[in-house]
Amino acid sequence: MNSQVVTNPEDIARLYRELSLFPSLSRADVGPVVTSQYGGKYSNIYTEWSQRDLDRNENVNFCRQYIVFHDDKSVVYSGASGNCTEIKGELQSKDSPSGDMKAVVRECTIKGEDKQFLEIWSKNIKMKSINLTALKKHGKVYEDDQFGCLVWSHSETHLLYVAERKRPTAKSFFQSESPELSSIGDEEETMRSEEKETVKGEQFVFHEDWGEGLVGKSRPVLCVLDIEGDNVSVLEGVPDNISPGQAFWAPGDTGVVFVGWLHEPFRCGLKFCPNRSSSLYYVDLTGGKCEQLTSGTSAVSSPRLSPDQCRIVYLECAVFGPHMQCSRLCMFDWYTKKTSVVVDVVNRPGEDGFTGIYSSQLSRQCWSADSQRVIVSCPQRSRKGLLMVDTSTGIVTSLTSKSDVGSWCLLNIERDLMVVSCSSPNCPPRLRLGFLPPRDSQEELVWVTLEDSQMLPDIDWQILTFTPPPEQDNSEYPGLDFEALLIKPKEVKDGVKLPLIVTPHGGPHSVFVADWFLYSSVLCRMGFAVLMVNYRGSTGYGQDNILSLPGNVGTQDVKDVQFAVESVLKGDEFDMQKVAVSGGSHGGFLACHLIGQYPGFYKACVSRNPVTNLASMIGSTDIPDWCMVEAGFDYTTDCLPDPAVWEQMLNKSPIRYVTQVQTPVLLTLGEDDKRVPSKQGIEYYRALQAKKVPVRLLWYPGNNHSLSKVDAESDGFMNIALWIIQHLWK
Ligand SMILES: CC(=O)N[C@@H](C)C(=O)N[C@@H](C)C(=O)O
Repeated sequence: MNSQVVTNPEDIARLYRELSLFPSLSRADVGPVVTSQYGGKYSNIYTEWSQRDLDRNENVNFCRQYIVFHDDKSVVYSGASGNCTEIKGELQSKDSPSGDMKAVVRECTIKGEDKQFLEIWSKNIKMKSINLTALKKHGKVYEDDQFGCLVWSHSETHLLYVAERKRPTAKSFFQSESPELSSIGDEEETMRSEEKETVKGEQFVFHEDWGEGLVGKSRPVLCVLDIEGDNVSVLEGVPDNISPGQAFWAPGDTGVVFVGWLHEPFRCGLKFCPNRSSSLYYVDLTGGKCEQLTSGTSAVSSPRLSPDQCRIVYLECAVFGPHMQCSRLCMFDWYTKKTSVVVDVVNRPGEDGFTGIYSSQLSRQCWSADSQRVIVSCPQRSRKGLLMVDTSTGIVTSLTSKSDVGSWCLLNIERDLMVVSCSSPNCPPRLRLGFLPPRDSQEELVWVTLEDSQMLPDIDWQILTFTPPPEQDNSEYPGLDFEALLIKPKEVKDGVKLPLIVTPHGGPHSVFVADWFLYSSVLCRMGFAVLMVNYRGSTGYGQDNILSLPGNVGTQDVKDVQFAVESVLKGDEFDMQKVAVSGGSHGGFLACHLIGQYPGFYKACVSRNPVTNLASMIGSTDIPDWCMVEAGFDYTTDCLPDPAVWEQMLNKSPIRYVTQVQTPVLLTLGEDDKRVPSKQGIEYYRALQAKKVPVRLLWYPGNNHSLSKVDAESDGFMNIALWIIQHLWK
């Protein structure tokens, strides 16, 4: 049979190199309004991007600024001001509200030692450079999205950030003491006091951290720099049983509002799991009194203060249960202290098409200038759109429903000027701007492109909808449908049938939105079609859809994927003899299930850090609750191993079907994966070796669950492509 697939490794590497050049947007800040000498108003837009540098083997971050002339309702003129500049050593940075100053947390190596500095810049001068490492008030500054922040007080006199709590230096009982010092100078005095702070016998004490992607982050503390006095203080009053983060200054700078995650009796991994017991807190700066603002019976995240400083919106979901659920958008009134639900959980989407809020993170700024509306970007079925929520009525309006673009992401909104990144499977990220029309106005939203990107006209994509056959309907949650994204070459030569790569997502409660995907676009350029399946249980389709899966993993999700594949193969575009399956994590669980439950159907399988045995994973993962919940059981932190539960976990796992596997398997494992420890993949690897099924294992040191370091990602791609080619054309 004819084929149009690129099989030469050099050509594949060239395609990968070409498409990996497209950068992604990570941040946009809108500066203050400036009036020019001719009366025109303009603002500066600062953007940060990230791009793979294959030659340097790292992701490079760079910034670019733009100037936008506007009349407060529309963009009059916009353009880039200058070229891109690479950002080096900056962990965090933030302009002050007036735009007069900039704060930077910088990490650098001096004489072989890592140091962290907090810098204050004003105009063209670095006014201060405070050596945080030397101050020893706390450990390393947090730069992550989960806890980290760098926030100017409204008065611009103080900065708030999060760092690891200071730990006394631990030393051995057998380490010799420094000799007695007779007359002591400053340096000796410091050594003396440091010595006093050392503890013996604590060198090897285990410090639990917050798991995958947050390794080493254990006891965060809130820190404040008094800029004038050069003084850093660690805030007191935060309860001992919580880890604070996502902090900001309360109205009037009287204190700090933050999210506190309960870390007792132990920490469960937070990445992809916003369902962890947490509350909003307020700590008063003068008395150190700490007040809990929310009930403490739920999981909260992303508090955002309105421009009039009267209300805080935040996201809320249930504790435990599915790791990602439909969120509530809640609002706390600062003055009445009342909490209200603005947008509730959507169990089944209604006529208006709104499917609920699926996000664990609101954009840095999300409020309209009138403090009445909130903009949320989140999946709605297989697209990601921008939703406008009226906080007084709870009415949700889509700002992007009429667009063909697959994915819209709000980077920022300031004085109603929205800065967004938008992309599709055939279009890498673009930077756009648009003014949010006033409330109740009929004005159309007009988008202006600030930074365009090259469209790839040879890539075709569509969203397919599937209704499971009656025997696969879920009796508890009947009538649910699901979708898949089909990405394929636009031009197919006469007589050519496309090979198909089936990709179920991980989670399982996540979703593929019609975004730009590097792997899929290169595979498509090589001549493959890629089917990315959003089986029932995915986010973006209503809470019932999510709830339909726990207890049914290994059956409902597996059958949905197989149904989607067989439905697609009914057309005559695809080569039934050339179907491969590839997935990561829970997607790897599904890939392994599919080759076990449909022996010989898939001619090649690729599995990244797959879950292969829920029963053996529960004792080693950072999210033990996940194993029980997905197997259909409630989880409590004090539950003990129960043979009946373990039996179910084993029975729902791919390892149960390994004796039926005929498909050659490529396993890609990250040595430092805390989520699905590499032993899961190794367990499966050994079972396949014992059964003499062709298997190859790639081991990536220094990589965690995502295998996203530049060399692991590019090497992984080449090996995946070549494995599939090798076994599809055997
Ligand atoms: C909640 C979670 O991390 N589940 C994993 C088993 C998983 O499937 N992760 C996905 C999101 C991944 O692609 O890594």
